[in-house]
Amino acid sequence: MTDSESSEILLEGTFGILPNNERLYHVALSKKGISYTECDSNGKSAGKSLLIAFKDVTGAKIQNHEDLINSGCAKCRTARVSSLSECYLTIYCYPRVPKTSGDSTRKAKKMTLVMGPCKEYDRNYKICQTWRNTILNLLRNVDLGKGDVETCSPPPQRKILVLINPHSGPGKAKQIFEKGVMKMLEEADISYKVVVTERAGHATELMKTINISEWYGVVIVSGDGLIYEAINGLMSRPDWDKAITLPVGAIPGGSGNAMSLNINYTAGEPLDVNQVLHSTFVLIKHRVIPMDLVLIQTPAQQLYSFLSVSFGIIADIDYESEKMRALGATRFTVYFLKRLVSLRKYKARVSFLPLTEYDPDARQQKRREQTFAKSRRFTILSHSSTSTNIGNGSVYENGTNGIYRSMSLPNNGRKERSLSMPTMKNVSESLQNEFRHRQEENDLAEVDEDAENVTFELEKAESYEKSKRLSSDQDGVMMMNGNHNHNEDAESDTSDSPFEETVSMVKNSGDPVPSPLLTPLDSPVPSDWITIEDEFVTACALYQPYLGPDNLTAPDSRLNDGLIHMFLIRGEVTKVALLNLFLSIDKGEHVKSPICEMVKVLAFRIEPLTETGNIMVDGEKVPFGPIQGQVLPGMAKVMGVQ
Ligand SMILES: Nc1ncnc2c1ncn2[C@@H]1O[C@H](COP(=O)(O)OP(=O)(O)OP(=O)(O)O)[C@@H](O)[C@H]1O
Repeated sequence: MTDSESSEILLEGTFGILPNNERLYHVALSKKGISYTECDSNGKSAGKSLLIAFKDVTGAKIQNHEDLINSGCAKCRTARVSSLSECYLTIYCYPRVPKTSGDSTRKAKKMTLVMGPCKEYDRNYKICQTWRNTILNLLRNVDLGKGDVETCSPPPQRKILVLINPHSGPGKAKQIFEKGVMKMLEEADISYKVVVTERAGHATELMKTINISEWYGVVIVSGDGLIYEAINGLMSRPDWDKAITLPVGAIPGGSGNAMSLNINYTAGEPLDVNQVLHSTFVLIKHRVIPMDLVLIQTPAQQLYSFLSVSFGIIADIDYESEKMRALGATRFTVYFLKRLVSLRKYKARVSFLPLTEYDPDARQQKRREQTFAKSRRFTILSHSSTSTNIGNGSVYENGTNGIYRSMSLPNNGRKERSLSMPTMKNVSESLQNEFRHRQEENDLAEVDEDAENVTFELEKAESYEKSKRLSSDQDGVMMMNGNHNHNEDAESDTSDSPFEETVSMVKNSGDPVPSPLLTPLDSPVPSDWITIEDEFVTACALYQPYLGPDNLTAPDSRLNDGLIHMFLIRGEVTKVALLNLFLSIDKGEHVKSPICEMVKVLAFRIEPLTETGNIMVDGEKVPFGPIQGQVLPGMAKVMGVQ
């Protein structure tokens, strides 16, 4: 949108603004927002023009005389409401205001326009309605022209399912929703149904059985455990490919709340204060954005993870501190100190498929960026699925063969791989399609001339080349741009995001979820994987930047970069070095520490070589033993701003 398009005046009028209804203002509505200027006694604009930017506006409501009198707003209640024929339009906004510390936080504000140019209430109501409908459409990014505003109807109301875990974190999720979230949703005219979970596993059961087309999305008021449950419920349905496109939103009600932190971080919202307000704001202003999932296999289960797999000290802290959930995030600090004092080291075999060539010497030389000299690209040429029923029995039995070609091999040599690769169409984010996306027909399989079956391209290298967040150095080495791309403009169009194109899969209904990069857990990893057998303080697979508050564990990670970030700390560390590393993790500076290894990979396997320990998937404990995973780029959808 050009500047002149966004500044074009779509509606204008002379109205009062509460609480002082005696002055008149010239009010103009453009795609940027609502500007208002006080009028002089001759009705001419005089003075400074102020703007309420739509990027901060969450909703607009028509109110009559009685609504206003009953309004909770003290200023409006005592306002001079002069005539019963007047109609009122209240606009809700949450602009960022500076804090004394220099940062900013959003604050609730509202403006009530007094629309009373006509003598009859009905005519004033009609004016109010035109303004309200125009604002609501612009908030949903509908491209309205001047000719559309008089006739546009309000966009369809969104209906969300809200799941609240009364036992998450300090046990305040219900109050958080009732006191902090409900009012904002109502202002934004979002309808919702609340389900308070009754037991562990309840959210999974619900997600397995709900009629997906009935809901716009599901919002979790809890910690990461309930999000994990919801995602696994959706992925365990026979129609998992459609179900997983149900957008998920997160309001922090637990102790770690990594998902909501990461959504806010991606949106460029403040992270240190008013988490609930900022999360609800993002929820209301959201676009549907893709989020990577990681398909996880243990000997007994196949799971879907959105955050992390941890082993070693990170898993120990997470699991052992659970009994102190009521402390909120403090539980992690307390247990870190405890585990540091009696430091455990775990012998293990860690294998991974690196995105680019892995340089084992980089650890010593701290030249990690230069290890990513060549990007990988895989093409699945064909597959022969054995149609094994994942979820039943052990994944040791679920291995299936496929043929793939590594584009980096000069002879395009073929290798044995696993499982079929069904494909799923990504969802368009355009507003016009927002309700249509779950009904979309599957794309047809793209047939390769040489191969019988489905073609799948994991085009990570191309994604990176296209990405705005990547830069290349003078040697042509592709590396992540460490600067977080804070998008100030929540309305910006993300439809050209390279990540939308990351995976284009076609699925035959009922097919199992694909895992083409993995071999069965009891077979060796493919020959082009890297294997490190050593003693580890921790080995984690991370796919979101924050693992918890003040815990920017994978600073280069993005919600949808299509990558797993392997975070390794070997056994040969001192406690002081470890303490220093953890003290710098709040800003993500730990990656500079010589004891920290971060490797971008597409798939991994962790095989503990000790008898006991903890392995956590998204903060949930799984049986101790071998575990592996591969990224499913952009598989889930979240309500965020990117
Ligand atoms: N009514 C309930 N009673 C007991 N447990 C429940 C109930 N509803 C959900 N749960 C379980 O509570 C567990 C913890 O929830 P959750 O992870 O959301 O909170 P948390 O552990 O405090 O936060 P975080 O994971 O962010 O640290 C989940 O594993 C979930 O299955």
